[in-house]
Amino acid sequence: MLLRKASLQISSFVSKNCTIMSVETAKKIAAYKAVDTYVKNRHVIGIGSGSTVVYAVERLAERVQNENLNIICIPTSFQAKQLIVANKSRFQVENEMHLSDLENHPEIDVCIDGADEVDCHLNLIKGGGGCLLQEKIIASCSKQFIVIADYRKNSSYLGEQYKNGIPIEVIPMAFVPIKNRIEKRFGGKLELRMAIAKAGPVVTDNGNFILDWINFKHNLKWEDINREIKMIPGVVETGLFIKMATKAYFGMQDGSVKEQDPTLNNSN
Ligand SMILES: O=C(CO)[C@H](O)[C@H](O)COP(=O)(O)O
Repeated sequence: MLLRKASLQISSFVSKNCTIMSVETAKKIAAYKAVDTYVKNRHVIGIGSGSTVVYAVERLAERVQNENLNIICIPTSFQAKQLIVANKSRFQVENEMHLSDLENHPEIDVCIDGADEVDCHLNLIKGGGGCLLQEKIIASCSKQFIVIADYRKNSSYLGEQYKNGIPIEVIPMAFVPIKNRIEKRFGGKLELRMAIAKAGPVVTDNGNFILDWINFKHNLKWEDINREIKMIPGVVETGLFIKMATKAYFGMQDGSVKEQDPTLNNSN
């Protein structure tokens, strides 16, 4: 389905004085900018998950084909693995675009991934697609972690625009005590993420459940909170990516790509 999305006709429309890009076009221009800027021949590349990454893998395969690059791709999910396999075949780069893993390539040059929300310090909420654990592992093994997103993800603080909550991956047997502890300690509400085309909860690529923490307070000390939540037995990982990103590219409605750097501390 995500692949089909990538091949959708990219649309834009012209209002009185300016061109308004569609969300899909915004994702695409951010993804292309990141791949064109950061990917070099012989790089080991972490491939994130989600609908924006679809465009990044497409561009990656296109560059491998056009520029005779030789690269190694490390997926962050089942979806990412499928994307790599599909684009190797689509661009006929079977021998130049290699699928690998952390056992063979524990050091990654650059990881390119989407985000659900990015704050002005480049802290992220990730895991809207349920792939946060492998995404965080791969990002942590990468020299550079580049975020690609459309303009809707560009916020001043976490929770400003993204209302689906902070995902927390948990061991299934512990979801009730973890939910109760976090609600009591920090407030807000944790909801067990339910599947859509299956009865019962979402089960991650790692066989775990996801609790989505909604209605949390704003401007919390995310580094401390992340550390404290991770200490709760049964918590596998959180969707809080704090001080991890090197750079974010946002595709904007006017067709430009906005760059955000952690050192700039830009706010909107
Ligand atoms: O963290 C993720 C998946 O676990 C994705 O990167 C995040 O949900 C953004 O996805 P999209 O590019 O579809 O907006």
